Amino acid sequence: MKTFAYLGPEGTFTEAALQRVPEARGADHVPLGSVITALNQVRSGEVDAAVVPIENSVEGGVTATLDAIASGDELHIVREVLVPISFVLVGRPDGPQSLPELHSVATHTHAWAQVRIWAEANIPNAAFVQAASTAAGAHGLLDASSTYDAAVCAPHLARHLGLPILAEGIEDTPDAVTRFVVVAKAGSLPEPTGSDKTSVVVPLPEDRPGALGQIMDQFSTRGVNLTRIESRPTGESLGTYFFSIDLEGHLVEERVSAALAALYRMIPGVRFLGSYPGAEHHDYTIPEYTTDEAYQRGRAWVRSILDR
Ligand SMILES: O=C(O)C(=O)Cc1ccccc1
Repeated sequence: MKTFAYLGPEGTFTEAALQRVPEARGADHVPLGSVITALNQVRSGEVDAAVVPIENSVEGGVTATLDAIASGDELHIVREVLVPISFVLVGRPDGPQSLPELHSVATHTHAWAQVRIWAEANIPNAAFVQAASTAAGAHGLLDASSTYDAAVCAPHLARHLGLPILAEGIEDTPDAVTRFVVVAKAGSLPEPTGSDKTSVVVPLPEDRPGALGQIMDQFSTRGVNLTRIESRPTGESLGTYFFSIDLEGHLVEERVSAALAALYRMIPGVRFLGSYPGAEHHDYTIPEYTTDEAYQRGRAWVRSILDR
């Protein structure tokens, strides 16, 4: 039986993402305490795959995930999953129940970032207590050893744990969506579906004027559309960065493989993070001169000259 790890405990948004993964039906689901532990268990072979959050439509990239897959033994993203996010505020069964009485609220940093405006207006006396996940914060309310007054978590978990709901729909942005990815050991790629994404990590060469422009040119001249680009510090020294990039297309497509091969010639440290089906089926249009047939036509023409 396959084993899928996820950022736990039970009741996280990551677990909700895992429940939407078709390959994980009937598999063993293993809740773990952090994204890094989940990814390392994939690397060591303790689990077959891990589901981790990677990007939020409001807050942007989940840096712990972006950084953990950018280095260390190579991992591949094999699927992405979108989950709509809504939050409730829950209290201790035996604790303060009115908003002005709350002095501390535990949750995941990404959840707090998405309710910040609501919290400022409605619970200005409450300090943020960082929890490893929204569910870890909520479970803690049932534990006598924790001291905070409330937690921000998913509505279904609040109901499941029977915690008093002090406020509902507290997200600052309705319709927020988080993108999760299923990560496995680097291996054979999922088949192309015609609506795929490819992720790469590109270290930015230092002291090379125009380096970012040159990287972008490799994509634009081949009609490759980017869906996300983020810079992250490498952690080595101030001013050294890598770019985390998602693009439309699969490595089996000529324009994608040509762009990545050109990038590799420029920057051998480039890291391939997978080609996988996009969560939203989206028939992207590409310039006619970048189709596989166009590449083959170009090569056949050159060959006809060389073969004369
Ligand atoms: O803490 C959770 O429940 C998670 O799965 C991480 C997270 C937190 C906030 C929004 C989306 C995902």
